[in-house]
Order: sequence, then structure tokens, then C-alpha cells
Amino acid sequence: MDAVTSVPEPVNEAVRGYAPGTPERESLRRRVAELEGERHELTMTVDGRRRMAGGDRIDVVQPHDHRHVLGVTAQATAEDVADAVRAARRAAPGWRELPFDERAAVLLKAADLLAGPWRDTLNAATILGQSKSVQQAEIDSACELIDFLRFNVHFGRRLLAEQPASSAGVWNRFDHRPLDGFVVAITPFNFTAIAGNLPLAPALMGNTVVWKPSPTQQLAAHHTMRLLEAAGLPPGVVNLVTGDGRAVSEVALADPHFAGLHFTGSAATFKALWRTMADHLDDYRSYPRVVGETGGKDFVVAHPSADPDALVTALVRGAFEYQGQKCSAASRAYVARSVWSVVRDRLVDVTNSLSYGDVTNFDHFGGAVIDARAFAKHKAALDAAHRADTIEVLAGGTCDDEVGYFVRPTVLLGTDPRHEVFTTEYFGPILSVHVYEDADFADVLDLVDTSTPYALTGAVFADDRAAVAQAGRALRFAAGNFYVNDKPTGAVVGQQPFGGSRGSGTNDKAGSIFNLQRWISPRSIKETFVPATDHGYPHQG
Ligand SMILES: NC(=O)c1ccc[n+]([C@@H]2O[C@H](COP(=O)([O-])OP(=O)(O)OC[C@H]3O[C@@H](n4cnc5c(N)ncnc54)[C@H](O)[C@@H]3O)[C@@H](O)[C@H]2O)c1
Ligand SMILES: N[C@@H](CCC=O)C(=O)O
Repeated sequence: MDAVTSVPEPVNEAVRGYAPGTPERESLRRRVAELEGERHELTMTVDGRRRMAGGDRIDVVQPHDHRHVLGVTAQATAEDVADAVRAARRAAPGWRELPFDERAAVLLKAADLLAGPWRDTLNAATILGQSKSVQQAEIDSACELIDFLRFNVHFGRRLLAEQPASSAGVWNRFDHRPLDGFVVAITPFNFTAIAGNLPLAPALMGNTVVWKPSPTQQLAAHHTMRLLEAAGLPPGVVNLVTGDGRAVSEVALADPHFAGLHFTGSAATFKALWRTMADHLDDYRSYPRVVGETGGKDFVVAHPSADPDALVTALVRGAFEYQGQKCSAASRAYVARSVWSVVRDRLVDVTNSLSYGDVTNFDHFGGAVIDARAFAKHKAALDAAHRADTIEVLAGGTCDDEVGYFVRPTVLLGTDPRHEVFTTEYFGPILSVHVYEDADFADVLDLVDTSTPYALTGAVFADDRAAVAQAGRALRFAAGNFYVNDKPTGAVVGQQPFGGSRGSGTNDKAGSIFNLQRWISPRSIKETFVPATDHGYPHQG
């Protein structure tokens, strides 16, 4: 079809509440019980065909009940990854030659399926496999993924409308080609939406993809793949490979046709992947596009004029929702002494009241941390905090992995703001608080800006406009997502485009036109209607 179409105007998916007694709660509860009772074969999907990877088997468990195995997956071997690369390359010509509207329709259909009959499945898989509360699953695996799908179609269409100027007798055009090769998407455990978006944003723009999700997100990734099939994604466009990713580094990142990496995860992994790519630079046909969103040590600064109630709520939600396992989680707070004297007891009481448990019981605020490795890291951090002279454990500080990987929400009060509890990303429910003298606001802003390698999210709480402006200036490069009187988590697609710089990533803003732009390689076409027939110029007389 040659018509210039318009795409549906996207609107953010409404978040459902799942309050007691509602039909939506009952429906979700039933689906959780069904998935919990099954033992899933969590296969690869290569060229539309499902098969178990050839390497060692990996049990996928419920983090809040780690003896409960949800399914089994396996390490992809080098041959498995090579197959996925071949499938992506085979599918590329057909997929990129499909008009944008046809590709977009697959994503829009996936969004509608997810908003409707697939919602419970993706939410249930995320609750069970990643230990998210209902609220945290709903804002992620339902709403954010739906938003990514719908908004990206809208942004993709806007990108295609971007065309050069033409002078008299000439027509200039952009051919918005996909990249000249395949894209690798490597995704983190903590967001089902990010795991879905990373392969699909390049795919929308005509690329084919090898997708390597995290083994601890494999249940939801498995159902995401089934959703895409139900939406009509052709075989080979997105090829899911399982396991820890080492074979992907060795094979896909070494392939001459590798054209782009879409990564979200820790800074350490991203740097390792970048080094691998650098080692293979001479092998590639094109310079690969590298988009990587990584970790954070996200801050909250409370000015003496901060509203104490709003501050406590933001700290609790920002630090302890999803057990602090958001790249955006508040993990360091700097509070003016006059405000601290008001909020301290309330913060401790609310923190102590939070219930973490088996998230299949919808009454809990949170669940467990993702796995034994995360648990061990948090336990070591808590043990060290208990021993440190400059730290007082005000709330939490305990953990227990008997049934699930549970770490109590913890508030640490630290007098040394350069201690590692203020600089290291633990990625768990640990909030470090430093109290500063009211007169030292400017100094504390400088400390916030300079004391960590990261620059992902941050918030200032102040009712004094001059203080808000001062913080905005001083922290301009300290966060890619900056909040005024709000928690530093919970960015919404289309409203707060997300990403950070410095050690936090390439800041390509997932779910925005800036991100989609990375997945095209425009060709400029100049057509001259009446070409010159004389090589001379007027100055020659
Ligand atoms: N900035 C953001 O938008 C954002 C969003 C979510 C999570 N994160 C960050 O992600 C991290 C948590 O996620 P995680 O624990 O899954 O991160 P991770 O770095 O451990 O793993 C990320 C992905 O990389 C894979 N991987 C690891 N080593 C690999 C290798 N050598 N070769 C190929 N693949 C490899 C993993 O299997 C996983 O799929 C935190 O640091 C968090 O801040 C950032
Ligand atoms: N976009 C999410 C964070 C994603 C990282 O884990 C937020 O804004 O809270």
C-alpha cells in the first residue's frame, strides 16, 4: 500500500489496581496458580522453532520460594548462537522489505493482546519468576511494555517523516535503512518491559535480532516470545537464545555482520561487552551501534524547605519497591538536619512496617531479591555496615535465605558520605542516609555530583524555588532523569524518557525517538530531474 498513513496516537496504558474483591485480582490469581503449577520447558526460539539449548541445564525458580522450580532452561552453546545469527541474517531481507506499517502492525497487535488476554500471563510470569508484587508487575510487564510498543510505533513514524530539503529541480530523500547486519539485544532480569523492548525497538526499524534475556527473567521472556508469535512476528526476526550470554559474546559479537548492541544491565557487563567489541573491530563490516543503559547510585537530596511527608513516601517507595532492584532506586539520601529531626522516626517506622514475603500472596509490599548471588552480595554489604564505625543501622539490616532470598528493607545512617554505602550500587533494598547541616546545601550538591561514577536518576525535595533551581544547575550532569519533589523511580514511557550518562550508560533514552534513531542508517538520495549537460561554470566567462 502506497498511502501515507498515520499511526494511532499513543496513550499510556492505565495501571490496574487489583484491589481485594475485584475481578481483575481473581483473574490474575488464577493465572498465577496455573503457571505456578506447571514446569515449563524454557527453550530457545530460533527461526520460529523452539528447541532446548545444548549446554548445561539451569533451573528457573521462584526467588521468594527457591525450592519451587518453575521451569528449566539451558546454556546456549556456540553452535546454538551461530544458528540464531544465521536465522537473523536469513530473515533480514524479508523483514526490512516489509513496509513500516506492516512491521508496526505486529507490535500494535502485540500491545493490544498484552493489554487484553495476555496481561495476566505476563504479569503472573513476572510475579513468579522475578518476585514482583502485583503493582510492580503491572507497571512493568503490562503497562510499560504496552507503552513501549505503542509509543515506539508513533516515534518510528515520526522518524520516517524526517526528510531533507530539496532545491529547484532536485528531489532529496532519506531512505531510512535498518543497520547493515543483525542486532544483539542483551537484557536484564529486573524489567520484563525492558527485556521486550530491547529486541523490538530495532526490529520495528527493520532489523533482525538475536535476543539473550537473563536466565532469571526466562519465564517472562518465554511468554513474551509466545506473545510476539501470537501477534504475527515472522520467524527469524527475533531469535531468543538462553543462558548466561558467554556464547553470545564469543560468537555473535565476533561475527562480521554484527551491526549493533542493545544492552541493559550492569556497568561491569557493559564494559566487558564493549571490550569484546573493541577486540573484534577489524572483523566487522560496519562500526556497530552501541546502546547500553547500565547501573546507578541514585540520590535524593532534601533541602531544609522539603515537605517531610512527601520525602518519607518518596524514600520508602523509591528505595524499597521491588526490593530496590531498579536501576533508578533511591540508594543514597542527603537530608538537611532540620528535616531529618522530623522524618527520622517516621522513616524508620514505615520501613520496619513493610512486609516482604511470598508475592503470590498479593498483600505483601515486596518479595525476595533475585537469586543467591544477589543475596550474598547484600548480606556482605549488611555485615560490613554493622561492623563500620561510621554507620548506624537504623532499620532492617537482616536477611534470611532459608525459604526465599529475603533481605529486609534497610536504612543506614552514615557520617562519612564517601563510604562505599554511598558510592556502590548494591541493587537491593539498602538506603544510605547522610545528614548535612542546613547551611551546607551547596556543598552537599557538589558531593552528590562528584562522589559516584554514575549519573542515572536523582531527586531534589524543596519548597523553596531558588533551592530547586540551584539543585537543577548543580546536578545538571548528575542524572539523566531528574525529579523535583518526586521519587527517582517510575519513569513512564513518553513522559519521562529514560536513561543516564557517565557510568550509567549511553543515555539513548529507551522508548523515545532518540533510541529508535540508533537502529537506522539513513541513505541520502538525490534525484536531479533535468541534469546539467555542460561542464563549464559562469566565472569562466
Ligand atoms: N539504566 C537502565 O535503564 C537499567 C535498567 C535495568 C537494569 N539496569 C541495571 O542492570 C543491572 C541489573 O541487571 P542484571 O543483574 O541482569 O545485570 P547483568 O549485567 O548481570 O546482566 C545483564 C545481561 O547481560 C548478560 N550477560 C552477563 N555477562 C555476559 C557476557 N559476558 N556476555 C553476554 N551477556 C552477558 C546477562 O545474562 C543478562 O542477560 C543493574 O546494574 C541495573 O542498574 C539498568
Ligand atoms: N524505568 C524504570 C527503571 C528501570 C531500571 O531498572 C524506572 O524509572 O523506575
